[in-house]
Amino acid sequence: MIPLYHDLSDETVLVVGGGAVGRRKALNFAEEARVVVVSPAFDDELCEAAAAPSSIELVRALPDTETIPEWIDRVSPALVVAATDDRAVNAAAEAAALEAGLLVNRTDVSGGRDPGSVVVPATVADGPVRVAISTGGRSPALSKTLRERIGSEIEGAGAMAELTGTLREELSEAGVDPSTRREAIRRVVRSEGVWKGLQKGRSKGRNEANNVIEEVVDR
Ligand SMILES: C[C@@]1(CC(=O)O)C2=NC(=C\c3[nH]c(c(CCC(=O)O)c3CC(=O)O)Cc3[nH]c(c(CC(=O)O)c3CCC(=O)O)/C=C3\N/C(=C\2)[C@@H](CCC(=O)O)[C@]3(C)CC(=O)O)/[C@H]1CCC(=O)O
Ligand SMILES: NC(=O)c1ccc[n+]([C@@H]2O[C@H](COP(=O)([O-])OP(=O)(O)OC[C@H]3O[C@@H](n4cnc5c(N)ncnc54)[C@H](O)[C@@H]3O)[C@@H](O)[C@H]2O)c1
Repeated sequence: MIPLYHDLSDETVLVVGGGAVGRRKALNFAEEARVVVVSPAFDDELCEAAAAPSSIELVRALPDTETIPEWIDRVSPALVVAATDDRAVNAAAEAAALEAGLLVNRTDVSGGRDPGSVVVPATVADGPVRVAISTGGRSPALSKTLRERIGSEIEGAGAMAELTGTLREELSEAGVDPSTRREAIRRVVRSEGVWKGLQKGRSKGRNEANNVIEEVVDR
């Protein structure tokens, strides 16, 4: 499996099954996409999330292996999440999604996936920096623990990404040649002084970065 970051804004995700796992997936995808959850019963926390202004819509129904394709037709999702506790229904949702050429996430299997199926990784973000972890389906609990550890590791990386994004544009506009620019940016992201400066605020980080850049770029 190759990790990719997928833009789901303006797309719909259909979650079949509204238990604890369906809720976790719905909340995750609702950060970006419209989410429709179809289930005969819903987790309380999911009901609360859908009652507040959100992009989650709950539909109380009991699709079976025969009617799953109709739900896919009606909702027109980009991704189908099979999250019921009924293996046959999950398998039917997977088959119907693949038949329709859509992405599918089976939550009740870890290996032996069909082409087109996707795994949802554990993710942790700091601003625009986002780390995704998968164990290839072998140990979701390990993914979760690693995510918690990596969270403290990437603290401040969002501010560093914003700063170096700006510096890259400025150096480019100033006509600094690409190899010098690359060297300058590499030194900034490796500089302890810049990381420490950013902890105190953007302008402190910026000042430290300017010192590092002066060593490389003649401005
Ligand atoms: C990362 C995370 C993302 C998310 O779901 O949001 C995620 N599972 C999380 C937690 C978690 N899941 C499970 C436990 C209990 C402990 C354990 O069994 O390990 C815990 C831990 C907990 O709850 O504390 C049980 C479990 N999970 C799957 C099965 C089926 C099977 O293995 O056959 C079973 C057994 C069910 C049973 O026995 O009945 C399957 C999948 N779960 C995946 C993702 C995909 C593989 C990711 C990878 O490659 O590592 C995959 C393959 C499919 C998918 O769902 O995409 C999320 C952490 C979110 C966070 O960061 O907090
Ligand atoms: N991927 C993961 O991280 C993970 C973690 C734990 C469990 N699981 C797997 O995911 C499945 C769901 O776990 P859970 O804890 O959410 O279970 P759960 O029992 O809390 O929820 C299952 C939900 O599916 C609904 N449902 C049942 N039949 C349905 C149908 N025909 N159509 C639509 N909805 C239907 C139920 O009403 C319920 O809301 C489990 O069977 C397990 O294999 C996956």
